[in-house]
Amino acid sequence: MYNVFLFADRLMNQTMKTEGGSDTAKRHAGERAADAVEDGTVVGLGTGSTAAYAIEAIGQAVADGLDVRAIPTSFQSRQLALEYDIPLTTLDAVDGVDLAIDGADQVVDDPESAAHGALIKGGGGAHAREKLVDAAADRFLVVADPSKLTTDLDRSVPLEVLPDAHTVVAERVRELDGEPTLRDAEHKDGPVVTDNGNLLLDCEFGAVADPDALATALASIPGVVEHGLFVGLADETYVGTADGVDVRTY
Ligand SMILES: O=C(CO)[C@H](O)[C@H](O)COP(=O)(O)O
Repeated sequence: MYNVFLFADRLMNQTMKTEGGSDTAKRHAGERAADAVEDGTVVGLGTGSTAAYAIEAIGQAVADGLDVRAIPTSFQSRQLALEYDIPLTTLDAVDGVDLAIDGADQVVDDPESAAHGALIKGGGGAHAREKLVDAAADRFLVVADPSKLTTDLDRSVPLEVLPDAHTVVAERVRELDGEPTLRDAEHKDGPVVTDNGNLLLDCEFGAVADPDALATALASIPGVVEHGLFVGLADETYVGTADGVDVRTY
């Protein structure tokens, strides 16, 4: 019972950090994604309030006998997995990742667009480890509520940067016509420090016309550990609704 209250408290804190989006829709997406986890597999556990619903459902399946090994993508998802007694492993201890389930801040939902299925992630500052695990997975399943769907990626793009590099990276972002802001912590003086000990620059580019080109440009800046553009990585998006789930396949 204690664990259930702890989960609810954590989830509420996560949810308060998100802009909009219905909890029912998120729960539907997360629970349906958890149904895709097969016995005897390795699963990547994403970060955020929507992925947390998937972790909760996987935990319930584990309690009912499901045999999985999970790779968390953040301190938060590791803590949730521990609370639910989900067996954990690491990327270097497995032959591969069968399935990764992760949330997103924006998902391009336009079959006519070359960027259909491209994502912005990193609202929770976990995108470096998320990309590592999501990209390693045979199948990467995004969980989202309808507020995340967009025709253009126009939210700020998070960059995880080495602490010493934040001013020089910020200058290079300005040269790409972006406006970088060092992400400040809410409950500590100074900046957010990631799970990897780095800093975050949230970079406004307006509507990103060519996510692939911007991803390449950002990845080439020395000092950038990882950017939050996930292009060509997602295999499916489960969009939770009030009544169920709509599936996009790429
Ligand atoms: O990328 C992420 C964390 O780095 C999250 O997956 C993203 O921010 C979505 O979170 P939520 O499901 O809480 O809206």
